[in-house]
Amino acid sequence: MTDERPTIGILTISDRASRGEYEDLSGPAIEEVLRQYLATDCRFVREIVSDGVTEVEVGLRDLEARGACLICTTGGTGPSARDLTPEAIERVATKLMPGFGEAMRAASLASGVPTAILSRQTAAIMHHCLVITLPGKPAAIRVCLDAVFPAVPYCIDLIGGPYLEGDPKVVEVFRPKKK
Ligand SMILES: Nc1ncnc2c1ncn2[C@@H]1O[C@H](COP(=O)(O)OP(=O)(O)OP(=O)(O)O)[C@@H](O)[C@H]1O
Ligand SMILES: Nc1nc2c(c(=O)[nH]1)N[C@H]1C(S)=C(S)[C@@H](COP(=O)(O)O)O[C@H]1N2
Repeated sequence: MTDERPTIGILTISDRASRGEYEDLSGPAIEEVLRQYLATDCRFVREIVSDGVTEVEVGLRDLEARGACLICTTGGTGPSARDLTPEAIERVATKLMPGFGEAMRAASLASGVPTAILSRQTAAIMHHCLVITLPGKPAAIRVCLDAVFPAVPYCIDLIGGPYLEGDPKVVEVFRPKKK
C-alpha cells in the first residue's frame, strides 16, 4: 500500500555527523518541532550527508524524488571553507526565496545570538518543493523555524504542494483570505 501522507525531508549536512563522530541532534530536533506545529499527519524522511556541494545537491534531489513538499536542511550555512549549503541550493533552485533567510537571521539576532549574521541561511523552491536551510547548532532550530513556519503552508499551496494545516494551539499559520 502506498503512503499518501505529505512527505517532509530533513537533510543534516555535517562532515562529522555523517562520519558518526557525533550524534546528529539537529535533524531529530527539526522533526520534533515540525511534528508539534503540524496538525496534518506527515511522513518524515531523514538523511545525513557530508558538507560537499555535490553531496548536498544529491541529498536534496533524492529527498525531492522521494516526494518531499518541504525539505529542511541543517548545517553548512556559515562562512568556513566547507560550509557549502547555499552553493548547493543555487544548483537546485528554480526560485530563490531570500525573505526566509532575512526573517530567520532577524529572529536569531533578536534572541541574543550576535553571530547569527554569519549564517547565509536562505530558502528556495525546487519545482514543487520548498527548501529551507537552518544552521547546524541544535539550539538554532526552534528559533529559526518559529520565525518562518507561519508562511510555510501557504507557500506550499502556491507551488502546488499538499494542503498542510498547523495546530492552532501551537502555531498560527497564515493564509490570506480568499476574495
Ligand atoms: N547535526 C548536528 N547535531 C549536533 N550538533 C551539531 C550538528 N551540527 C552542528 N553541530 C554543533 O554545532 C557546531 C557548529 O556547527 P557547524 O555546522 O559549524 O559544524 P562544523 O564545525 O563545520 O563541523 P561539521 O560539519 O563536521 O559538523 C558543531 O561543532 C557541533 O558542535
Ligand atoms: N539561532 C541561532 N542562529 C545561529 C547560531 C546559533 O547558535 N543560534 N549560530 C550562528 C553561527 S556561530 C554560525 S557560524 C552560523 C552558520 O552555522 P552553520 O554553518 O552550522 O549552518 O549560524 C549562526 N546562526
